Amino acid sequence: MRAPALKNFSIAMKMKDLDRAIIATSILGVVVSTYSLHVEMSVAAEPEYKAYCDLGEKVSCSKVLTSEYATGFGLVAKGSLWDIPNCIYGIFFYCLMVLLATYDDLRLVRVQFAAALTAVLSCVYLAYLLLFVLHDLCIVCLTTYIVNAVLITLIYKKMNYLAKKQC
Ligand SMILES: C/C(=C\C[C@@]12O[C@]1(C)C(=O)c1ccccc1C2=O)CCC[C@H](C)CCC[C@H](C)CCCC(C)C
Repeated sequence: MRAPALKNFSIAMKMKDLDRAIIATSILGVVVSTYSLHVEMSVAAEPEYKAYCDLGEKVSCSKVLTSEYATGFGLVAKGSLWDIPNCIYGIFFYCLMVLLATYDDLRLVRVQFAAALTAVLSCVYLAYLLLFVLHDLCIVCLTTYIVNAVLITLIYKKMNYLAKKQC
């Protein structure tokens, strides 16, 4: 058993690294969501627009981003207040993750974990739509699934470290 002071120090070190990793991953999420929103708006403005993530007939992000599922997750009533692009939900979500990563409070980290879990679950649903309904490979979408998987792992680790520190 290490001296308590040393143990607290190494926990603080690991937490700092975890916070940095959570922020870096979330910023990647903001970047990918913003690029997706850019593609979505560009295709709406000119249907001829060809995005970098349009690699083929079955590997097309613009087809996915202009589908009926691209706003309000395809669940919100069309034309309602919440019928905004999924990408905008993504940008808000990842900004919230950056904000919450700046706190070292166990209760807040639990809130953050719950939010990240909601995002992972919505990604499972979106991945199902992508592969089994739209039959498409959308690279920016797949990237956000990976970002969310990494994010929840990091937040889970941070939650465990904080719980350890408390006792
Ligand atoms: C680019 C992005 C997601 C990709 C995509 O959604 C896109 C663009 C889309 O049009 C689409 C169409 C058809 C099938 C799949 C897809 C997608 O794959 C960003 C969301 C990221 C994240 C999954 C959002 C999570 C929002 C939660 C609602 C957060 C809740 C948290 C609150 C409790 C605070």
